[in-house]
Amino acid sequence: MTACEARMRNRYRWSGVSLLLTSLGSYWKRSKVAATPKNPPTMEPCPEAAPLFTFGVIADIQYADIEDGYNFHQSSRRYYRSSLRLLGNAQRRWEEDKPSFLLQLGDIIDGFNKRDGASERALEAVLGQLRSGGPAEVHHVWGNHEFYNFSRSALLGSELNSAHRGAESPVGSPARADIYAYHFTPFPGFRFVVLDAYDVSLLGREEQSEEYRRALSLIRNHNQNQDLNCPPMCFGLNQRFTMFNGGFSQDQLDWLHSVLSAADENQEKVTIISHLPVHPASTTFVCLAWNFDDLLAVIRSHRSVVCYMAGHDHDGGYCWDGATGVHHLTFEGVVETPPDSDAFATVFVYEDRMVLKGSGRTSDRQLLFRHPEEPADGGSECSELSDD
Ligand SMILES: Nc1ncnc2c1ncn2[C@@H]1O[C@H](COP(=O)(O)OP(=O)(O)O)[C@@H](O)[C@H]1O
Repeated sequence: MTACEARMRNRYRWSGVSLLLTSLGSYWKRSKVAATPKNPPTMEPCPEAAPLFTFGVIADIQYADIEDGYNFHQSSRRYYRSSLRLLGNAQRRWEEDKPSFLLQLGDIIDGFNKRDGASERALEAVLGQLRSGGPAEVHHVWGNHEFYNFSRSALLGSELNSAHRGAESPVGSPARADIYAYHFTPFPGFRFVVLDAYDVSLLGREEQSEEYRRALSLIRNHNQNQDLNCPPMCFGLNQRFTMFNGGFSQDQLDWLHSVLSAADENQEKVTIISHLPVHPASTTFVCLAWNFDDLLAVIRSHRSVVCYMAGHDHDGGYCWDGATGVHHLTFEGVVETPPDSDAFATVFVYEDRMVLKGSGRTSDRQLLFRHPEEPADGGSECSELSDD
């Protein structure tokens, strides 16, 4: 596994050509000096008017009251205790920025809490800290570490279920009640959709259940390793078939399709949030959702989506998909952020763009709502931007 591990963190670029190369097993080495598009769709003067609304984003806090450690490959340090203090830094900023809501993109506490019998205590520590931060509503996403600590039914009955903040109109909930997905409208003309990236997964499903059996058969088609957390290969998109990932069921995709159809009709701008990235140029392949291609196909069949936000890949990532005009953002993980830095953002939303003010490892970005029919010169290809 050594060569595999070394290469696992390589990042690939996505385009018609690179997709072809990928299928041939070729790859582009991840680099801090990754290609910048000739004309990225973010280089426009900042608006001076007041934003329509503002929200905060934070990902992969992964708090645990334990000593620092490392990720599986021993390549990145994890600051389990410090993550709570970094959440405090974010809250101090948000006291000034006054976001009307917060997006918590999953993995709020680390799986080690389960081992230590500390799941409830750790969760209460983070939720208590979030509550102390003021009146902004928090929308929670579920990641793999939620399922290491709690069953799906426990999560549905917990404070991490923020679906009650969702809207019933014009489209209600997914057909199956155990899917954690909803949508809300923080401001007229803008809709946010929370998606359940572990709807089809071995995590959070009872081993006797039909859902577990189906997920096992799916992952087994691609991964023959005894340890299903070990990716099936060192290169290519199929690295994603690991047990720490999951996917979206047809029920959920059908529901998303209905939500986006209504949004298209009402000319809304939609931001989708979930734990797992779905665009291969916005993350390392090993962090992609199992059926990222199905989700991209739904997005591509609608005009309304402007942005997709995820966590999971602690190094973060970004690409602008010229085929759809959608910005794909993967937020840096708090748990792998050194105590003297930060990883969070405040997003100021205007009629024509979102202006993201990042802190520490999270870069500032302007995300123009540019429909693919109005491409920027030379900027219509999805390209990876430099991390810094
Ligand atoms: N290449 C790998 N081979 C085997 N197990 C792995 C591998 N990568 C991760 N794991 C295991 O998968 C689980 C999730 O990995 P982790 O790095 O904690 O996920 P996250 O990035 O969401 O924090 C952990 O138990 C970890 O040890």
